[in-house]
Amino acid sequence: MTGVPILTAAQMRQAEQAAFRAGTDEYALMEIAGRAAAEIIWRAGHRRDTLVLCGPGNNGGDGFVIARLLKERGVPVRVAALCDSRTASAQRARAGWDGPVEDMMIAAPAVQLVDALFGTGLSRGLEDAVAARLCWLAEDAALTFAVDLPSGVETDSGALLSAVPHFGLCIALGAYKPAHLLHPAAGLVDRLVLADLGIELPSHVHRLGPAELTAPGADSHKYTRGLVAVIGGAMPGASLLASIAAARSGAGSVRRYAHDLPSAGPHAIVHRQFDDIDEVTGLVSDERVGALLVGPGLGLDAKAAALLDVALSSAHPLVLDADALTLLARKDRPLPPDSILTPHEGEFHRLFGVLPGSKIDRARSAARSSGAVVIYKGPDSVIAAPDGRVAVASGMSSWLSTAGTGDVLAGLVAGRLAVTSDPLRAACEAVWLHGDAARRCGAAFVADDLLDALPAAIAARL
Ligand SMILES: NC(=O)C1=CN([C@@H]2O[C@H](COP(=O)(O)OP(=O)(O)OC[C@H]3O[C@@H](n4cnc5c(N)ncnc54)[C@H](OP(=O)(O)O)[C@@H]3O)[C@@H](O)[C@H]2O)[C@H](O)CC1
Ligand SMILES: [K+]
Repeated sequence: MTGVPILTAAQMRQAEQAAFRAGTDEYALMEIAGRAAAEIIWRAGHRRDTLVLCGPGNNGGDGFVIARLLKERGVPVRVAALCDSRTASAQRARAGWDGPVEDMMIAAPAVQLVDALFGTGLSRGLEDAVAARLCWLAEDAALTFAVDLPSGVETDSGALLSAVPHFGLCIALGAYKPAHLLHPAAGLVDRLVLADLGIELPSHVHRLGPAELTAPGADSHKYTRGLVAVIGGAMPGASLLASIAAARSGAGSVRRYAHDLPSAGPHAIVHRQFDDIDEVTGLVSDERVGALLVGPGLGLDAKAAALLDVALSSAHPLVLDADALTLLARKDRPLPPDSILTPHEGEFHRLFGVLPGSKIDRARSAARSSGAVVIYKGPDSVIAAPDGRVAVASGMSSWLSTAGTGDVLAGLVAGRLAVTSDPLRAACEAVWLHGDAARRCGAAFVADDLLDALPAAIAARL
């Protein structure tokens, strides 16, 4: 899986400890982190009055290094601390700062604010007065920088443990942490930059990277490129959107089975009308089907439940979306191998109940228990495989929150599944292409517009 690793606070500490055991000096790592952050602030910021807030731990230590280096470059810097520095490295960094250290609770605001109060060591919310002071100083600043994490966010979940201001830029040190990508924390940062510290970071969790696609081979034909079957239901528009997305995903052939026939194209999609359930069983029995999509516009009545049963009885890899997920929650049936579930928050709860942990933890548990790849959708979409691998997509267009975009995603997922026969890869590629198509559409688009943007999104990744 491609993409930058995402580490929890404990994993980050383990990686740090491994680097120390391998001979890296603890303070040297803080210098590397502080230097990398100072460079980013120097490039992104103004050479104007800057206030660096330093906390008691190593995040505060980074702050003292940043203050020293910015001052060396001629930036007018003031430092304000919350309290004494508690770690040996932070004390050494503080000793390297040759200016005064003000009391954070009475320090005057500045044009630029650097928050180095707390990072991965935050264990509880900030005291109310401290959080209020941080918010007040941030509101008064033109530019705001968070060192490693905005102070007050829980590293592993992205929850806000106290009031947290909005930051223009957050500098992730060494690796992304879940809070950099998961909401609500991720929504408080305009821009996220990763500072490489040169330490090894093993992880099964990555930020979703760009899809890596290949064009069809010279000898390919419509069946070798993947056959997608879509079962339609009560609301025909949804399965039509999904079918067109599947057809534009790079798959070779798309068949849609429904009670209705559409009045318009694209004519490349083969539509088969059915009247009773037995007919559908015959239609989907074609063993060349590489992915069978059920759910968009399916409905929740007895007919819909029977259609889902047809899909579950087939041996095809399934993509279950929307109403199929709600119906699945009422059943206790295993899924065919290589299947993919695409729940949003409500569907996820109906299917898997209230699970503990972060959205990453919950998606991973759901994938393990269902045996399917789970795309847990939202402003932060988490893609989890039953073997524990996870990709997190963040920063997608908020204009995607409109009717029909989920149907387009489901069709794309089915298309890429038919092309690749690899559910995790297919899910990652589909989420990437969906997000890129949205970016290309700009503002106030409708789901149909995404369909038109798909060929360009695919062409960009060949
Ligand atoms: N990962 C790396 O490779 C590097 C990371 N660096 C930086 O180090 C921090 C993590 O440093 P750490 O010292 O572990 O943690 P913090 O600086 O975030 O803060 C821990 C101290 O803060 C106290 N604490 C925790 N929560 C609160 C609170 N709400 N109010 C007051 N005090 C709090 C905590 O004490 P406890 O009371 O919890 O015992 C600690 O004293 C990482 O984020 C990076 O910025 C290195 O610079 C190098 C490379
Ligand atoms: K911070």
